[in-house]
Amino acid sequence: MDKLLIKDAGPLDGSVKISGAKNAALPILMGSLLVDGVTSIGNLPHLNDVTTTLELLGRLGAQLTIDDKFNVDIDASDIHSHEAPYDLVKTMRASILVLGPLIARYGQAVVSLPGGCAIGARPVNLHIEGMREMGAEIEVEAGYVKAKVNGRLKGAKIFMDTISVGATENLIMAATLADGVTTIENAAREPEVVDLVNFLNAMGAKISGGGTSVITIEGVERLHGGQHNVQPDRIETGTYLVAAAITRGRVLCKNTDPTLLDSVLAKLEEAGAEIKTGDDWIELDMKGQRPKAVNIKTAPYPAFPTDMQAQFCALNSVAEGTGIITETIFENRFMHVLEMQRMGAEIDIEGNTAICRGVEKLSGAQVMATDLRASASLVLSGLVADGETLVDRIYHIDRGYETIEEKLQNLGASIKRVG
Ligand SMILES: CC(=O)N[C@H]1[C@@H](OP(=O)(O)OP(=O)(O)OC[C@H]2O[C@@H](n3ccc(=O)[nH]c3=O)[C@H](O)[C@@H]2O)O[C@H](CO)[C@@H](O)[C@@H]1O
Ligand SMILES: C=C(OP(=O)(O)O)C(=O)O
Repeated sequence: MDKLLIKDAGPLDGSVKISGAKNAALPILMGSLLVDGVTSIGNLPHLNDVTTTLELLGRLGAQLTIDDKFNVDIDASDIHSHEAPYDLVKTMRASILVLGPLIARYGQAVVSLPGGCAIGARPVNLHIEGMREMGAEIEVEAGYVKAKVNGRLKGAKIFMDTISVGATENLIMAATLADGVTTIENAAREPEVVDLVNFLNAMGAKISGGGTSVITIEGVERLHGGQHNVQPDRIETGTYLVAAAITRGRVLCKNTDPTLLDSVLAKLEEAGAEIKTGDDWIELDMKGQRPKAVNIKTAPYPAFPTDMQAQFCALNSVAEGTGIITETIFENRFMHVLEMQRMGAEIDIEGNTAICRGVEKLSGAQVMATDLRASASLVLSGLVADGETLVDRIYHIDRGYETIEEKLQNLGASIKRVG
């Protein structure tokens, strides 16, 4: 199994091209199932989750054409299966997002329950309840969600008692082809929801309110083909900015969108970074200074993203002072802390809070990645640890970071993939 071997090579310095967002690409690819025609998608990140999604679409019967720049054309007019099987779904929780498109367009869907994962339970009750309100008959049986509807789904007024990115996306997709108007209240406002809405509207959907907590979808009879480029990955961007900050270096992130990272940039400035932005770039310069510890509380967008929490744990672990990190989205998202403690980090966990007392230096160790962002935080820790850090189980990191070792090497890091 591949591992990443990392040594401290001093401050990072250089530029990095940010990839398309995994969390926008996945719902958009699933959304292509709604389209009556050819969907062309550009700026797709080359990631295991994207490959798994393409495999899922292929198994359902979609015709895929992929060019050498990883632009993908999808023709879902000849779907012959409506089942997302466990062997694919278990590797990628976003697979549940086929439910909305399949039931809306084909009136039936059988989707394996995604199950929990290292970060928490990850239930899908909001997805199921919302679709039931739109008239779907849904049973959960033997680990599968089995859904059907006679004719079209019906527009409904849906209130979500918890803000969920995935449920908002699934229900938007289901409502796109429904008969009548659907409103989703307490909807997620994440930029990835907005990218999905922009994609669907470009294909003829009638959706308003994307990026606000009330989304209105006027159902249409069909979507037509078209082209869409996936938005830049704000979490990948944030991770490279933390890599610059933790190594006291300077990094220019290109092909990104600073407007998606307000909460993260504010915290990096509080940590002492100088930040400059342009339309599609962000430059962070620490000017050789040690970062200052920051307090963080994760919450739905526009607040601080849970997907950046582990990286800021790494930053706080070598910062000046004490930073308190509160995780409010997932109940078990501190697995990286246990591994960082093995590298000499002084972090105590109390319930959903991690109290990080910055140390001067971490020490390299063999550590185990438990989930995607935990892996990223261990790589960041390795960049500032004495000796060698060997991060095991990096298949997690390959779910979300395109060629991470090449990108970091280009910034001057000492990192290589070993068998
Ligand atoms: C592929 C993708 O986009 N993944 C992101 C998405 O995951 P995902 O869409 O799975 O996360 P949700 O926004 O749904 O989860 C938020 C909270 O809602 C709860 N919940 C969710 C659904 C449900 O039916 N019932 C329920 O109680 C979850 O347990 C969690 O506590 O948003 C998360 C929160 O920003 C991010 O960390 C993930 O990177
Ligand atoms: C938790 C994440 O992804 P997923 O929802 O795909 O597990 C993530 O991107 O950090």
